[in-house]
Amino acid sequence: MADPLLTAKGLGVRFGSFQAVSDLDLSIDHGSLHSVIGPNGAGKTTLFNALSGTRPPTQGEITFRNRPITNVPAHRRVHLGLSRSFQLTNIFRDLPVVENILLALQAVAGREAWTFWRSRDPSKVSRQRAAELAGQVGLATRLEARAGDLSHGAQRALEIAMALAADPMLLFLDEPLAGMGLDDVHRTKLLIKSLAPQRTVVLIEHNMSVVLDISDKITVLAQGRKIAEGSPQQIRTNADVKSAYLGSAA
Ligand SMILES: Nc1ncnc2c1ncn2[C@@H]1O[C@H](COP(=O)(O)OP(=O)(O)OP(=O)(O)O)[C@@H](O)[C@H]1O
Repeated sequence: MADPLLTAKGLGVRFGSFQAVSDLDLSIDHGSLHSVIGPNGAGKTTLFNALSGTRPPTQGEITFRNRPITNVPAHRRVHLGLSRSFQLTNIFRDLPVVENILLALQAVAGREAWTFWRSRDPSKVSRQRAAELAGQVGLATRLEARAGDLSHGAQRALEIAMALAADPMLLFLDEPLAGMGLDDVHRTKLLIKSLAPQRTVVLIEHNMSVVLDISDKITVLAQGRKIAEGSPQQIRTNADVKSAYLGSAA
């Protein structure tokens, strides 16, 4: 069997005396759609921050493509092939969709690629790429629309296009369905599903029916620890998962 794309071993994140993530082992397979779920405050976002490099872990190790990346900063992880969806705050609401994607392409490309593009008509090459990315997330006909005029769902799709600008092997999506209406949920669900297996996707999401529908594997956290892991079918029937969610509802 191929080595996992990303692993975490004994991962811990502490805020002062509070242990938000404890002794977590995680293994993300190539081309999989792997979801991380858990009640509020379980440590999902903290785990994402550690894996994507925005908050270094206080314990443990992370490898990506068999290379240690535990202390590699977020911007360098992007160049290794890890990307995280931009939050809505990263969208320039007054700019057209295409300009937003161009900025994301520019941010990732850095000097080297701009030199390359300069030699072959930069605006044309990058506009073409931006249009392709917009097409992938269902925004092909909205290229010139002001980003702030898009529906909430379309704005989240734009975020995904901007994250795809880095051409990542592994894409972290943090609650991409939050605040969406039913139609947008359905469209975005299909979009997320279409990203794998060409890319590996790690998803945090509270919409359980979508998670159970599209995931290859699900890891369940509660109080910073992994309490279950398996296929949607295994998670659906897991007694520890049920009691963690019932406990949080209570
Ligand atoms: N910067 C911080 N300083 C102190 N405590 C923090 C910090 N960030 C998160 N926490 C705490 O760590 C715990 C885990 O938070 P985290 O946001 O990772 O949970 P989550 O599973 O993503 O929750 P939700 O589903 O509500 O987004 C929470 O108790 C939270 O209050």
